[in-house]
Amino acid sequence: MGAPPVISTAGLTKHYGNVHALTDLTVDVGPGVTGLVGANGAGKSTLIKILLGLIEPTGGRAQVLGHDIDAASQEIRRLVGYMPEHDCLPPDVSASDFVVHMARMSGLGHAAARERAADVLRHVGLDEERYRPMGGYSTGMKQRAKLAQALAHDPRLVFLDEPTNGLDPAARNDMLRLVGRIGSEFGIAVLVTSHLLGELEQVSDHVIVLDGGRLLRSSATGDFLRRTGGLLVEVVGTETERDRLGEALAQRGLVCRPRGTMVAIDPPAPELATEGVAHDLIRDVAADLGLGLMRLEPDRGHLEDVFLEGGAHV
Ligand SMILES: Nc1ncnc2c1ncn2[C@@H]1O[C@H](COP(=O)(O)OP(=O)(O)OP(=O)(O)O)[C@@H](O)[C@H]1O
Repeated sequence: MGAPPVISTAGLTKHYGNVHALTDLTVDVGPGVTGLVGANGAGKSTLIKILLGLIEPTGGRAQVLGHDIDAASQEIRRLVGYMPEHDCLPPDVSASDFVVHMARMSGLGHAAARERAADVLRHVGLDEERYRPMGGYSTGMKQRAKLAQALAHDPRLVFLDEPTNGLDPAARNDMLRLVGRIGSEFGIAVLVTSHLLGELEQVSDHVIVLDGGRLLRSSATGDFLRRTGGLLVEVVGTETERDRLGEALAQRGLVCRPRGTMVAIDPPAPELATEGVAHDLIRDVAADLGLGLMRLEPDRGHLEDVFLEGGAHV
């Protein structure tokens, strides 16, 4: 991984009575943006709360920014910002007053806290609304206010627990872009969770997948999205046109199956695998059928595939 880990766990385990929320988790998190993904109940929030010293593990060890969690939780909270999953905003207070308060709690003087609050609220995209009580905010505005308070004390690392929860697709994309900027422009390491496996693909440098409290896989995002050697083709029209193309390509020796509006083609046999040969064949077949090509591109793996493959690649 190169740089020293931002977070490092060894055999980390948490049981709530009979519920095994985390089991023997050994993983390193580096700088940049790391996605922590898994279904609801996979153990994501439990891991974050242990790392913040909010709950104690049943077993194992962990370090955050080089500090042991059991010996230095105060120091860790000074260096780390936390955006909790659930609503934690006082409804009668404005985002501006709230973030100033959080900045003051971290030790900044009044003027510095106001300046810092104005900066982070601008970065998260809360403008005039920041002077209104947060009880009247939309979900998207509340998520931005929660994010701003996590950044108020200029942390080196932030934990963002389900920042896209409850957002519509456009607001979700805005939030994901913001998460990416925190990692790249502000240079703050980010651990961001989602129960939607695919959504962090675009913004994460690295992805950790938890399943039932166990580590399923921890890899650079590029490894999840590697090219499979196959191709994806889409033509103008409906399923009828898609299936006509698939059948014609199958007659020419390609192994095809429908995937949504597209035809997915397995990695071609050796005689068609030479650079460009399969592409030319697909273009010719589409032209012979009078079908307009909309898309012809390499097929890539997806985060979801890790559940089909199973097994840990750590
Ligand atoms: N305080 C608690 N007492 C008992 N069980 C708990 C407690 N907190 C969490 N759990 C259980 O531990 C498991 C992991 O929960 P956790 O909240 O860490 O998962 P998660 O991946 O963050 O999911 P979600 O996104 O739904 O919060 C779940 O089965 C949950 O019901």
